[in-house]
Amino acid sequence: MADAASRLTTLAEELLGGPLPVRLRAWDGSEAGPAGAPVLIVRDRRALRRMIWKPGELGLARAWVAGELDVDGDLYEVLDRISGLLWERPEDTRSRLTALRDSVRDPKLRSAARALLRLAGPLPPPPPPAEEMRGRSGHSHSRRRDKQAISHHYDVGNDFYEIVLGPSMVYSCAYWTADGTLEDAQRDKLDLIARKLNLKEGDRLLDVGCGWGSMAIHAAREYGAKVVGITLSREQATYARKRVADEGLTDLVEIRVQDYRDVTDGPYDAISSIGMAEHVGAVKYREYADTLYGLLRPGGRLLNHQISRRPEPDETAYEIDPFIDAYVFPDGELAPMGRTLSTLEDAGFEVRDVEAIREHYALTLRRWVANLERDWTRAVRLTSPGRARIWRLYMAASAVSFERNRIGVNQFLAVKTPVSGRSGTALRPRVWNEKTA
Ligand SMILES: C[S@@+](CC[C@H](N)C(=O)[O-])C[C@H]1O[C@@H](n2cnc3c(N)ncnc32)[C@H](O)[C@@H]1O
Repeated sequence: MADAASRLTTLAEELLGGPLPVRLRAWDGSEAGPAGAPVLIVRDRRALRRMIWKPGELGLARAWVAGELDVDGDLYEVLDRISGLLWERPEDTRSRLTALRDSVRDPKLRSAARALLRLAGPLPPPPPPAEEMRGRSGHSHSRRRDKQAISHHYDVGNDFYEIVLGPSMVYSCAYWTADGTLEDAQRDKLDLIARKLNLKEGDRLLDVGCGWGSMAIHAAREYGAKVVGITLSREQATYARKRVADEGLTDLVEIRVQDYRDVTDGPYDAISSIGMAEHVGAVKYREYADTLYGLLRPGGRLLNHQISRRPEPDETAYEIDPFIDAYVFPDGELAPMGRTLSTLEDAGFEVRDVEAIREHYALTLRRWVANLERDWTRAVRLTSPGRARIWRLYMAASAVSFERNRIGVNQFLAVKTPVSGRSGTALRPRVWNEKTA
């Protein structure tokens, strides 16, 4: 009988209706598939059971988290090739994989599915790894549910985030103006936002979703702004407060554990929201935009820095990525950039500028992955092997998605322009990019 890798490759090609884009190494050590291609390792037959049970990304992800799947070679390339199957022929690949579970009508596929079940062994699918967040709420985005979801992602420990993000502790796309370090690029991003917001000494800035306090500290230290930073994560707030104290900025910066819907001490001169709107959810976009509008003084500015996705040909068919939803950002949701823009307009804002910086996020993610890989043993000790694997996969896969223009990231500058029409915006705002004295 043929070895496991050859049988698996033949079956996979039959099921997918085309050649496998990677080489396979099976649990018995056998290999098959295109010579020289990066290798996907199936360490354990249980991986097949998971994929039969949950075809597509979630099955693959569960097997990856459990350590049943691995990669030998360039992780980015494997992800690029595998995700190409799901993205470039989504209808075809997804329906074929779903047919696998639903006891296929096509007799040719049915025999392949049966053969795959035989190869997968007699055991039932193992339970999902413990790192998966269950108990779905249908994305209600109630305050309570949002807090749980944020805690799932952010309270894995500040030590772990220090490994991934490095000393800047900024968890959003950096701005690469030169061949500098991640820290330089993060500082440049924070400064770009401060300049877009036209921050001046004494201005009141609200930093919505302040993370570990980096923007709040930058705005206070470099511009003399009086900042309120809010986050839903207690661990972040504790860390941010300590940093603020260490910098001697307690007079200027207040960090709160607070939902953006509960801020009542407006008006503010400016609001920054950096990598936070992704958590808000489509059902709440309008409430989010209205709330921030209400918190600004007339003439006040909002800088909304947000990941976007490509619009779907049929928007009602849009589905949240099941791996990201179950393991990474429960209840997070991406919108096409046009929707963000029109929601800001609907809330009353004048949108003055949109800067698309997609490639910058790929560069940033590649640095985070390298940081994690460099300190892998400690990262595993601080969390769990499963969680460290989730992070490596999610960041590398996201880098590929930014590179391939499946997702993007944009900075929207929106002004609460008063009836006089004076927006306070320079005639040539792009001079932001030429840092002046
Ligand atoms: C990806 S992090 C970005 C942190 C920071 N802005 C940065 O760039 O490093 C998202 C932040 O949004 C916060 N957040 C999410 N939902 C929130 C809500 N409803 N109210 C307040 N903060 C929220 C999280 O607690 C977290 O601090």
